[in-house]
Amino acid sequence: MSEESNVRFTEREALFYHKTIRPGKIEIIASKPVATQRDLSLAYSPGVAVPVQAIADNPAAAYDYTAKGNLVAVISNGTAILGMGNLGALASKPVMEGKAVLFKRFADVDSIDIEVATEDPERFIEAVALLEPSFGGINLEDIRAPECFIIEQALRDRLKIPVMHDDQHGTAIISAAGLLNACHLTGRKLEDVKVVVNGAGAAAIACTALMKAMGVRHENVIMCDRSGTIYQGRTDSMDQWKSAHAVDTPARTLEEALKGADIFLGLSAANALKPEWVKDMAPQPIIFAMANPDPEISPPDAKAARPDCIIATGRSDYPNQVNNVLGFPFIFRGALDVQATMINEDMKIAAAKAIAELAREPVPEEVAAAYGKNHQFGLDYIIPAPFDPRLMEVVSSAVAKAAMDSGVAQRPIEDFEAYRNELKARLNPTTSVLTNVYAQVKQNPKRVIFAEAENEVMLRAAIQFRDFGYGTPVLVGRTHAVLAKLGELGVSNPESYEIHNSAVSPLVPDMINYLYPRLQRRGFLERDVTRMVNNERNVFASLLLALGHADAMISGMTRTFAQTLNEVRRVLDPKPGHIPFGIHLMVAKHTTVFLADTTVHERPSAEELAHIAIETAAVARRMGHEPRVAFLSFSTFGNPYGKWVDNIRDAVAILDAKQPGFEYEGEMAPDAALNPAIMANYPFSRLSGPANVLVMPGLQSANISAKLLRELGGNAVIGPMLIGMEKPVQITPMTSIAPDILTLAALAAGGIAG
Ligand SMILES: NC(=O)C1=CN([C@@H]2O[C@H](COP(=O)(O)OP(=O)(O)OC[C@H]3O[C@@H](n4cnc5c(N)ncnc54)[C@H](OP(=O)(O)O)[C@@H]3O)[C@@H](O)[C@H]2O)C=CC1
Ligand SMILES: CC(=O)C(=O)O
Ligand SMILES: [Mg+2]
Repeated sequence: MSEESNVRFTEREALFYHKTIRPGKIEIIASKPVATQRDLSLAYSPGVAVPVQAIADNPAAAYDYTAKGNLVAVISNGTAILGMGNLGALASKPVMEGKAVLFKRFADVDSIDIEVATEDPERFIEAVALLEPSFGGINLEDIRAPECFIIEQALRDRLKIPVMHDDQHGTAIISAAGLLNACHLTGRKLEDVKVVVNGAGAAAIACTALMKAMGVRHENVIMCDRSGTIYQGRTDSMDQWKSAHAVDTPARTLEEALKGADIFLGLSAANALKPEWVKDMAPQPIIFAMANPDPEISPPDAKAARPDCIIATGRSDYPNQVNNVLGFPFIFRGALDVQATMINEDMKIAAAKAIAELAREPVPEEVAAAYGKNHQFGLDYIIPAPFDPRLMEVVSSAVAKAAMDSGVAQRPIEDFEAYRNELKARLNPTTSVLTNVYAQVKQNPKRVIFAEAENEVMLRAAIQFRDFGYGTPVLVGRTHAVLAKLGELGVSNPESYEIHNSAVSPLVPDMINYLYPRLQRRGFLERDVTRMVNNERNVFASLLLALGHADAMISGMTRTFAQTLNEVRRVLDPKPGHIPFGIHLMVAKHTTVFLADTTVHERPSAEELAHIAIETAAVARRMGHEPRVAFLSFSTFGNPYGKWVDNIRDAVAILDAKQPGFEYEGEMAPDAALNPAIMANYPFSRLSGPANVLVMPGLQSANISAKLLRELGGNAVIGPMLIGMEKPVQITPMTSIAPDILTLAALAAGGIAG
């Protein structure tokens, strides 16, 4: 457990971050090419007149022909910037740019910040209302109470697009989700808890209202502001919103109110909660110190005072980040996708419940990778982390569904499964490429051997393989070790998994009978073979596959690629007439490219290059892509000429003779293969468009390219897939995480790779 802030930076670093590359955090990128005169005619005058007329004739067409439907404005006047107070519209710009970045990063919502320099609610309302045509939604931010209540209500009444004041409702949704889970963990019921809310502004009033709507009793909540508790009969510094939460209490100070309280909800200012006051709270107190950037109490101070507490803050650098970043991106995503006319109570409660439930699920490795540690539902993990890639799918679809059920969706979703896939694909383009593969595997589930089941990452993939309905994982490892790991990973019935342990397997005699004749003339005695079957799990796993106990196999986490392949090759041969080789799949935003051979042949011959081209084209076809093959080189059609080019020319000649039924061309440099403008210099080229199968001239360039793209392109790389073995075997890189292994297992099970 980390009690210390785990991210440290200096003020200089924070300024440098904002200044470097280009000042600020956002830029605008064109989504269509504007490269040629024709593009210009379409994008601008005269072509642009056509959608103008279409929208004039039918305003709803704006969602089809402009960015409106995916565009949210983050609007502030800077009167309550985080917990820093009224520092004005201009000073709020870094926060608003930040919110715009989070919209894009977490939910692929395009967003722009707008700072309006007025403290007059009427002028502010007017300014924002006039902007309605530009946007699909309005996210109000950091506007102080009580003006924020008036502003939000007026804009909700006036506009037909969703308007949400994030500090009110985004925060309320997240704090409600966190509270549900904190109460669950400490065995409390909402209707019994005694709550002290510190702060009586935008966030505090909305959080308290939602908490009460979900079951917390009015008389059990004491709200405090700078003047102390808000009690019945108080007259100074009051307004109608505070009065609604006044209670009959003798307590006049925060300290008095906290005696015996179960929950502290801080939406006020830094250091407003003294450690000695926390000591008087109930057992296992729940402390949400949500003021930003500095909480009401620091987690180390809270833990020192009350080691039994659950402590959450609004910051990214402590455990339990209760911050509206978990809400607003996904709430607007769902609302935009159904063209909701508003964000209503049903949508908010759906979001809160979806977030709370997600925290109780096992946490994916991408989250561990982003935070450098594993998370598991518990006192230090009551709420999902913002980098959890499932938030997009789970929360946005819950919000979209609630909008539809409550009658505010103008464009209802017809196929929710397709919508959820679309949501996943927005963040991870490989998802869309693989959607068909996964669907195919689900329809025809297979038995896949996970050869290193004692390895936690591989075991996670195996568990998901079964949970997602792709088939039966066949686990290889020592039974007690695999069972223990399954238990550690939260599997409730480890015995239901099929585990093969070579030390006790009744299949071993058959395996030896199979393997000894294969190896007896390759320098192995029977006792060597026996030892190999018993001790080398890749040999044992390959024998399971060879003898028909499964349909495919995956390994590679504990040995290098070459060593794993070597062990597999003791048992399995290439398909007759085939050579094993590797393919990496690169998935960019608008294109998918297959790269081969990235794993086996150091200097492929012309025949091998031709074979690799044919087989890779076949894989591309199986994944739904019409192949256009380029044989890559440093040279494009003889310029410059070098002796290594001959091999490639011979490979092209072999294909000429074979007429393989797909487009191919070479030799060519990558730009001539991929960039239409450069391709235009070679009108004789037989490629009708940019290549999508790149046959590399040798392992050096292939492997370097694949790894460069993986490093620079993040998770948009799949593979390497091993092609050409007599049975589908996949060897995953040792650095893989579970989703990589799962993908390869699905590709093998689906008969795509193999
Ligand atoms: N973690 C999260 O996701 C979020 C956190 N917040 C945090 O909540 C805080 C309030 O934001 P917001 O509601 O937008 O701002 P507002 O300006 O609308 O409200 C501020 C409230 O805090 C009260 N307050 C200020 N200082 C103290 C103090 N020392 N003791 C008691 N009450 C105090 C004010 O009291 P008075 O009425 O007497 O002036 C006022 O009621 C900020 O720190 C902000 O960062 C906000 C949104 C989201
Ligand atoms: C998180 C946020 O919106 C705030 O502190 O104001
Ligand atoms: Mg805010």
